[in-house]
Amino acid sequence: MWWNRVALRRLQRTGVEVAVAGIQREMSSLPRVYVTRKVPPDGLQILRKSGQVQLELWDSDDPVPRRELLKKVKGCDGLLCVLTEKIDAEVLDAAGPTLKVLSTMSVGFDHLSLDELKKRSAADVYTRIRVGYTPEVLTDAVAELTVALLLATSRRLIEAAHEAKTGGWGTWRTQWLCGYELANSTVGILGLGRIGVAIAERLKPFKVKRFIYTDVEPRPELAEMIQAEYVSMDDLARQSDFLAACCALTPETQSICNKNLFSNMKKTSIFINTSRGGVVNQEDLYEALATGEIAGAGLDVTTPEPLPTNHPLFTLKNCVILPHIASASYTTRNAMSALAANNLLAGLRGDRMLKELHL
Ligand SMILES: O=C(O)[C@H](O)CO
Repeated sequence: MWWNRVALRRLQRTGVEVAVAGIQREMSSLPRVYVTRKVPPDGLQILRKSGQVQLELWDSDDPVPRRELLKKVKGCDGLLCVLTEKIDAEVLDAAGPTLKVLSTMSVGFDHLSLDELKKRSAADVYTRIRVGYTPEVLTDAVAELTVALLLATSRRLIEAAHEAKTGGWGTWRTQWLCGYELANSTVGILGLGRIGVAIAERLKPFKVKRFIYTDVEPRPELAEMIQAEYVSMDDLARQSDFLAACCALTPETQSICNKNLFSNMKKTSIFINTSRGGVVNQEDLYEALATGEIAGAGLDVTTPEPLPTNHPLFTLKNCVILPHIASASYTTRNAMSALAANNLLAGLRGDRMLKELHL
């Protein structure tokens, strides 16, 4: 009975079409989310599997062009970004009043205009914009890289490897490529948080004699974990053999590592920065390194990023510069993307975020 089969097929088709139309209708009522970068797979999977959002992604390893971002963000409920996107008044205006959640895949949030976010939260026309970020999951990776950078700088590893490869290795010489060792040293931490503690924990087995730190105020609970002593900024500079900047970039810490700090440091000391380039006055650092005011610097972060290859800091043998890779392990970047995705979803549901920045 051929006509029965045709009728059945027609019915099935209509049923599928109705179901598809229903799903489409449901989908289009889901919150719209724009993801500004191809984030590691765990985060994307969480968003895709949630069935909770309509997802659009800038599917590239390179930053989304600003114009594209401004276009795509329009009418979004949620935005998941990384640290290269400046989320300022222009982006928030382009998004409009629908934007409820901003989730950054970073512990640093200096790329978010907090003042604008606060202002909008206070104004009636806008929904309060909640902000998620990704602390803690990257602490181990950042501390590990900081120690690696410190050792590479103090024991001149990059210079030494270059010499070995390019014929500079004439013979074994008594003082050639000598550096500074951690044993019996004083390590200073500028800005004591989870990362500073994790760095100190890793350095302790190298027989560091003393940990000192400075911050806006003493942090006794954290300091106790590493038996660190609170000192003034000047004493931190004067007493540290190794000084690691671990503070967030804020208006207060902008250029805090400047001529004043470097001129107080020992000629034999090593400066390390894995926080943000903006905490350092790079002209002052160049002077300090070039004139031997300090022995060396290891930087994972600079201003701008990338640092132009003709920048004077690249001409110095005693300056090791890395391209902002402190959190770059597969495990950590996946954990950061998962946390950013979960923060976003929780925020859109109106639930508590795992890590929320309270404005
Ligand atoms: O802010 C962050 O998350 C870090 O700088 C990335 O490594």
